[in-house]
Amino acid sequence: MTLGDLLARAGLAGGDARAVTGFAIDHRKVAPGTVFGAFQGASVNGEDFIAAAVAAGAIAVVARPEAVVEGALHIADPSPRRAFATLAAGFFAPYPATLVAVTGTNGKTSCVEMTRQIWRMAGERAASIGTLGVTTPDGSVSTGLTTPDIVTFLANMAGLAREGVTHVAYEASSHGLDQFRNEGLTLSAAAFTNFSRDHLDYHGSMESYFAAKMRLFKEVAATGTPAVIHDAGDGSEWTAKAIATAAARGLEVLTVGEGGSFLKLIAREPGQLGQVLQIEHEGAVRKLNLPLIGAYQAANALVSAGLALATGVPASSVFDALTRLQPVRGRLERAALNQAGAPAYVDYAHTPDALEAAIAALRPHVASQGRLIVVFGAGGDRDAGKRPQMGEVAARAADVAIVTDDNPRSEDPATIRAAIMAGAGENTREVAGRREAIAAAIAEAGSNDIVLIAGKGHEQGQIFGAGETMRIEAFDDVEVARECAGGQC
Ligand SMILES: CC(=O)N[C@H]1[C@@H](OP(=O)(O)OP(=O)(O)OC[C@H]2O[C@@H](n3ccc(=O)[nH]c3=O)[C@H](O)[C@@H]2O)O[C@H](CO)[C@@H](O)[C@@H]1O[C@H](C)C(=O)N[C@@H](C)C(=O)N[C@H](CCC(=O)O)C(=O)O
Ligand SMILES: Nc1ncnc2c1ncn2[C@@H]1O[C@H](COP(=O)(O)OP(=O)(O)OP(=O)(O)O)[C@@H](O)[C@H]1O
Ligand SMILES: N[C@H](CCC[C@H](N)C(=O)O)C(=O)O
Ligand SMILES: [Mg+2]
Repeated sequence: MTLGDLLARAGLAGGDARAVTGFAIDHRKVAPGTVFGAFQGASVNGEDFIAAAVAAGAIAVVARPEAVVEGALHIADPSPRRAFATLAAGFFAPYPATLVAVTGTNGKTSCVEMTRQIWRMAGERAASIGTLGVTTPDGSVSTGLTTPDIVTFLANMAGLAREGVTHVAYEASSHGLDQFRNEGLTLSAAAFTNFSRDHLDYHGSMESYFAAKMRLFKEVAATGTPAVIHDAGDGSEWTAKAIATAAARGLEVLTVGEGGSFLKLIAREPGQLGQVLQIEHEGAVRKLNLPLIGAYQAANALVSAGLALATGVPASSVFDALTRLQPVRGRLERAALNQAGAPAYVDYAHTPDALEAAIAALRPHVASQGRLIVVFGAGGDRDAGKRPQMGEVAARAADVAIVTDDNPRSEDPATIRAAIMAGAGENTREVAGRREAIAAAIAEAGSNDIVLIAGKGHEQGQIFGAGETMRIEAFDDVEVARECAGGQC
């Protein structure tokens, strides 16, 4: 493809006949023939690398009008990330025909994974992209971010299409939406799970965090696209706003959940290893056994069912698939039984709302004499305001809470723990070191108790330091829980 063709596709003038060989947002990845995107970032200004990118062979640079570009075509745009995404989307095409995106504070990974499973059970070649990496019919590869950078994202999508994948569900994180990391594709459906506190270090306020999420409905999805929205029937103002935003954009609003009308959750009865759901769809009530516990997993299953229905999977296949869903890695994963017979669950709850949902999911499984013991921390270099709120949730909803470390990054772990303790209660104590904390919880759990190890889910390492001094120590909550339960901690 020539630079001229590319520009013409994006509706821009210019008849440059040089061949475009690739796209890069990092000057260190520029090769001759590359289009370079120079963006102002959180830590450095990409415009400072324009000269180096041109020296490395960039033939065009997408940058703000005020940026200085010499020796290559300056594609000037006040929103360079958006302009770059549009051009790159034209370059990497074609993509899988059926693409859906999921946003929301919690549940994105679960929903893209469940949607992938439902499609696969319906006979489609399906994949998902998100926190767990790129999961295809043949395996899984990590990208390190929930929503990869735009070049990785589009290249992955195009690669999946070449492998014959026709259906992809991807997570649209608020950072990703804000930075135009997933643009330029035609969505078959979009979904919104829920909205609560997280990432205010980046977005500043709940309103701007929500606005970033709403870019999915307002800008990424085209008019007429189905929008599956979870409505817990709890009168949430954010759910109402999401519905109003989708409707105002002319999307086809499909609500699911207790307050939903497309898929209405009529009843939910927790069982030992799953739950029985009664779901109303098109006037008929279906009763089915979902082999996953917790209201939150039922909510995610309904969003996923909504996405599958919206993308043409017959209702009978969708409801049958729900009864055969496999657990999502690190989400209420039953990791071990201690010597007294108490189970330890690993969950990725790392926000106040998620912690509350994970504890609520396990509560029906705690014997009347028993206690729910939760171990958790909060990530360093992330929204500090959520720390006391997580302390408050654990103190209120759990019987015993142990505050420990979760990816301290550049911060002092003791300071993070103290911030959580500031919101905590008398049932809460601090144990430095995640292994020590898990060991303490598992040693303490009696036969009627349940241990919840929250915050890291599928993660395989504990992150210390940042930048040059960053190191990742191997750490897997599931493995550590098993070791401790086996008396090898
Ligand atoms: C705050 C944030 O989102 N940062 C991400 C963002 O960085 P940025 O645009 O601010 O980049 P920057 O480092 O300031 O650099 C600016 C520009 O100069 C370029 N550059 C930089 C250095 C250089 O030598 N040459 C060069 O060309 C960079 O490629 C970039 O385009 O874009 C980078 C490239 O895509 C990401 O790697 C980086 O993720 C950082 C590592 C990160 O930790 N992100 C987390 C917070 C994140 O994005 N999380 C979300 C949400 C998770 C959730 O849902 O809970 C996710 O989607 O994973
Ligand atoms: N629908 C939901 N409602 C409330 N809490 C939920 C819901 N779904 C998941 N959670 C909680 O959030 C945790 C993370 O779930 P999941 O990984 O699916 O979310 P995510 O949105 O992908 O998170 P991230 O922003 O880190 O990518 C779960 O382990 C659970 O504790
Ligand atoms: N995508 C989330 C993951 C948080 C997981 C938790 N273990 C932490 O490190 O805070 C984030 O980057 O905020
Ligand atoms: Mg995720």
